[in-house]
Amino acid sequence: MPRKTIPKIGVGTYENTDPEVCKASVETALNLGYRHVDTAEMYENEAAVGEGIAATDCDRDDVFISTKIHSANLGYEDVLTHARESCDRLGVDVLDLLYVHWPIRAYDPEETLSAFDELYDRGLIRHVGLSNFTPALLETALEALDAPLLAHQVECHPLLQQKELRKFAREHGHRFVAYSPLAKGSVTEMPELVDIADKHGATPAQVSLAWLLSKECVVIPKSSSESHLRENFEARRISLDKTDIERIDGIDRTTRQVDFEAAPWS
Ligand SMILES: NC(=O)C1=CN([C@@H]2O[C@H](COP(=O)(O)OP(=O)(O)OC[C@H]3O[C@@H](n4cnc5c(N)ncnc54)[C@H](OP(=O)(O)O)[C@@H]3O)[C@@H](O)[C@H]2O)C=CC1
Repeated sequence: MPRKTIPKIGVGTYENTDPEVCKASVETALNLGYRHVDTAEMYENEAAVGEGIAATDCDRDDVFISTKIHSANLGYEDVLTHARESCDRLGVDVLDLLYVHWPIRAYDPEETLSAFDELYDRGLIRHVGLSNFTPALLETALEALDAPLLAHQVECHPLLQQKELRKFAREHGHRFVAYSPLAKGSVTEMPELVDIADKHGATPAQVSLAWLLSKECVVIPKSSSESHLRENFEARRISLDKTDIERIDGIDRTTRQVDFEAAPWS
């Protein structure tokens, strides 16, 4: 099974529940040049994502499709069944990247990850991903998993910098995928980012993405607006200087968009 490189900018689709809006956003993103789409069983939009991809002229092999198994469906047989169902909804034979969405509820490292290994060995998934893991849970998962880990996806932006998990990814050789990379839009109001954006003739959203890209993160901003999709994709052209990066590194306020405190293992 040929492996693929994960494109460094993808389009997120969380809360894109209106099928027409979701389909249009994926189609627009691909027409703008994005080649990575992030969805999940839980978002209930995999069919619309598949339709958005099918509406373009893109070759299936050129699009990197990531989805996630819901935490309620992480028993061995459930993983196999739900991965197949995701393929069917997306209209594809193979998933490029399948994540464990969250290591709670039915998650059991041996059972869940042996099912991921089975999918990998059978060629139903090209790559394995984990999402919302702590360093301790990552350690256990890496012991249980035979397939290589491609990526860990977790919330990350200038207000939640995730230094420990980024270092862990570097040291273990997997990609770090930053979700909510715009802190759900709130980075647009951060004075430091507004200032740096003015200096570069850019927008604060672009500065947030450029800062994450400078840290070797993959970013998956969500947007349903063509102008935001274009703006976010253009962030790859912005080169922040050392002073800008150090200024953002030094931001010591912390705001989480996703409440980890609610998770039983935190
Ligand atoms: N693994 C996990 O547990 C999770 C994964 N994710 C993934 O990460 C993706 C991104 O995270 P998400 O939580 O959606 O949040 P983001 O940080 O991507 O922010 C999305 C919000 O920002 C707005 N926005 C987008 N671009 C701009 C811009 N250039 N300027 C101003 N506002 C903008 C969007 O509005 P508009 O549409 O109007 O542009 C939307 O309201 C998700 O869609 C999902 O795929 C997210 C959460 C959890």
